[in-house]
Amino acid sequence: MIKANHLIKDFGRRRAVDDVSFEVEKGTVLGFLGPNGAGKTTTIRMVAGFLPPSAGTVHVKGIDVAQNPVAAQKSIGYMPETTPLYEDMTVSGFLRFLAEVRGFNGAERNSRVDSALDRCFLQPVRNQSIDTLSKGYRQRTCLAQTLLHDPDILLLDEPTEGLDPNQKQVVRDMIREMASERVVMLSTHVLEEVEAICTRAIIVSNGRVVADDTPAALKARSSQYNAVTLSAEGEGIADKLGKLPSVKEVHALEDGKIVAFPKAGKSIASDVLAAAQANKWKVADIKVDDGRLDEVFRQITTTEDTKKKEVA
Ligand SMILES: Nc1ncnc2c1ncn2[C@@H]1O[C@H](COP(=O)(O)OP(=O)(O)OP(=O)(O)O)[C@@H](O)[C@H]1O
Repeated sequence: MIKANHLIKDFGRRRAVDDVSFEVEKGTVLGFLGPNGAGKTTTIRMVAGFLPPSAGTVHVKGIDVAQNPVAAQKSIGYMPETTPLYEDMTVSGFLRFLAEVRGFNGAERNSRVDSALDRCFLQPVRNQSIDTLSKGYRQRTCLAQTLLHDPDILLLDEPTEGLDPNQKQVVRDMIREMASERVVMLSTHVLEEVEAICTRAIIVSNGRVVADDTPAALKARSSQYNAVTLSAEGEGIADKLGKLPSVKEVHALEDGKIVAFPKAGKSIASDVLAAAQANKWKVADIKVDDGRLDEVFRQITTTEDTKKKEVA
């Protein structure tokens, strides 16, 4: 549905997006993540047809977005980082207005507005003036306007930015629900969001793609991946675990727990359990770590080859 091919965007001498390529298919929730200034918004704006690339192309459902933005935008719902809202309009009045701008009138317009209000749980505030809405409802109004033409592709720039944890959850549930029949591409630097809703994550740093994988596979790159934390009573637990062939090192924590880290590519849970049984340790708790995205993110985005770059 989306095919970005060697996208480049220069602002003067600053290369904001540097040879970015990716393809996304239906049913994907793609998290586009990276540190501040990495090029997320710039890339999303190029995909949305609101910013022409300096080089490279984006095709949406086979349509070249830069060549034919109006046709491409029929399939795109775009929620920018800050959506301009008409403060003195009511929520439903605002959505009716935008539906008309998109060419829907009469009963068709009303049913599209109603459906967007339903899907974004906005019915309770439909007659409320936008300037009196809480941040969460404002955000949902922004999301609702992307749905009016029932697009196959949703491009959401930091959709949960500034929301409280409950509102974040509501918006994430909505995104998950909308994703099944669409492509959702969302930019974020909230890693828990990626874990919560994304089926795929592209990490960008200084305009370049530095990782493209599922969140689980990215987490598996963490040094914590498959580490085993053990609460147990027994003699010389740390020493004995340290001697297991699959174990790289063992750390004793202040609270008495012991963490065993695997050698690269090893899974050590069964070895640790076997050692516990053989040595008759009394195990109160055992936990296998599935890795930490924040560690992987830091590792990937702070390597030498992602340092700032100027256009030659
Ligand atoms: N219109 C512009 N003119 C000049 N430079 C720009 C413009 N828009 C973006 N940039 C620069 O391009 C780079 C990428 O910006 P972009 O907003 O795409 O990053 P981002 O990953 O979305 O960052 P953030 O997480 O802070 O929103 C930054 O260095 C930014 O200053």
